[in-house]
Amino acid sequence: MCGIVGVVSTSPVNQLIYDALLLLQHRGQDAAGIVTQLERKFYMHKAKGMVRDTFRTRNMRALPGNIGLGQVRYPTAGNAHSEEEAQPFYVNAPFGIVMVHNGNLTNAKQLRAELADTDHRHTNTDSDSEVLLNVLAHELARATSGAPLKTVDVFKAVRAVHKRVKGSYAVIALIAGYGLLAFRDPYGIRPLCLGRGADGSVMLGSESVALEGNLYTLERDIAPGEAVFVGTDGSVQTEQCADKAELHPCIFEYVYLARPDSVMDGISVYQARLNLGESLAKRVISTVPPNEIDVIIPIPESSRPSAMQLAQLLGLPYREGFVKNRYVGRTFIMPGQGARKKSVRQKLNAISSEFKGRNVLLVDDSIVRGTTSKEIVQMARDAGASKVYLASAAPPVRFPNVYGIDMPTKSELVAHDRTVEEIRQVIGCDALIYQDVDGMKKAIGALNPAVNGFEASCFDGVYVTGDISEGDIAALNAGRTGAEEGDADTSRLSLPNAQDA
Ligand SMILES: O=P(O)(O)OC[C@H]1O[C@H](OP(=O)(O)OP(=O)(O)O)[C@H](O)[C@@H]1O
Ligand SMILES: NC(=O)CC[C@H](N)C(=O)O
Ligand SMILES: [Mg+2]
Repeated sequence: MCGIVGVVSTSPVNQLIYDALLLLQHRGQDAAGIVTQLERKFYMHKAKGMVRDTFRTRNMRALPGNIGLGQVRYPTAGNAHSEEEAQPFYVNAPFGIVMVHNGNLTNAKQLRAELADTDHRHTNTDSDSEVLLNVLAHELARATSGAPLKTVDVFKAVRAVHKRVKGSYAVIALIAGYGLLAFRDPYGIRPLCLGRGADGSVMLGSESVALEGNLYTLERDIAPGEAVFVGTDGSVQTEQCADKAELHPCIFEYVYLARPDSVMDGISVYQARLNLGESLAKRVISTVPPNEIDVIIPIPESSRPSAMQLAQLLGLPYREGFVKNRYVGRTFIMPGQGARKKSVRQKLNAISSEFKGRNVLLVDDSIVRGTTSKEIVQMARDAGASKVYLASAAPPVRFPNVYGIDMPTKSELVAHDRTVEEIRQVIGCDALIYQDVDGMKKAIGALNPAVNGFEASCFDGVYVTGDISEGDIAALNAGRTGAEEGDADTSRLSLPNAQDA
């Protein structure tokens, strides 16, 4: 997951894109970038770091023009620490094109070779997004064969991209002098929506919160496989460019990734989390009798709606037992297990009076590597809790994700190859209650019957693009560097015996 945004307006867009990226900061904390265009010239600033640190006033002043795009990066391919892999990416042929991408390609290695050997296009980083941009550029060149660009050529090129590229991709590209192109992969794995400002200007973004926070009205989501072309005058043309398109959004967006005040593919993220809490309540009742629980305590931030709903259904008090330091970022999306572990303690601190002598049920949205839960359970004990139960609003995360979430290897997942009892022992709680996969899909799916299904591979091992083998996963991991000192030695990431875990 990354956050992407694109705007076509009648006034300068630099501040607007910056504000939208701030609203999408939770989707990527590693790098940020903006490109604007004025009179056919692109102006770009991108660097490692959070939005506020990346853009100084002088950088903002150097981004003129009424059209542009931006990205916040959470690396899932290539090198996590590379400044060059910050987005947007740029190519100068067949047109000036800059592009931002949220997602992850599963055939980037093969495409990179094709680009070099057959298409004669050079890629200069290990980023899959640079590969995607070059495939798009090559297909635009083929569609136009030297003539000026027409919208029909744009759609023809996107059709060809869908045929060549595998994996997940929500994309916004700016074609110099022509307009903004946006498209989503044929399963709509990663989100993308479109809204309008009062003056008719158009904004595209990963989450509706980026639009609404800038007083744009959400009009609709981009359909899976669909391409939308927004001309420099704000005119919108659209075409379905995939032979077969079905909506299978990533279920982890609703569990953790997205902001609760966003609506994605017709589903309110907040309501999805409330529903997860409701369904989790049934599981809790069958494991720990509610009269053995004194208080429900959420693990801030993302679990709050689920914990609230669960407490209400069990008729138990909901209390804030942990205070979050708002200046520490999200721990799960940090590259590097060492950084993640250190940050849990920096980020959350217990209020002892809520724990002393009580049986507490802690609620988290998900347990991935177990970093958070292990620390938190110990903190609850240190604060004097008698019994510490833990409930997860999502089922066990057992399989790697290849579609843009940083869960690349099985061995780093605390639930991989372990029974719930074994996981409980690793985490050190007195009882561990998980949501089940069907319960999760029903709780969220009930909110929009038009969704064909969910991409839920990290929970059920079913990869919606249908073409992921153990070998593919190994190859994808081999293409990643810098996410962790022990990248190549994944055993260092596995709990419970990891030295730095
Ligand atoms: O099992 P783990 O590997 O620790 O990952 C899971 C935890 O990470 C996330 O929290 P995070 O701090 O990233 O963000 P939040 O403040 O939105 O909850 C998530 O909400 C869980 O608490
Ligand atoms: N999480 C994402 O969407 C990442 C985009 C791209 N794969 C990168 O690593 O830069
Ligand atoms: Mg959390």
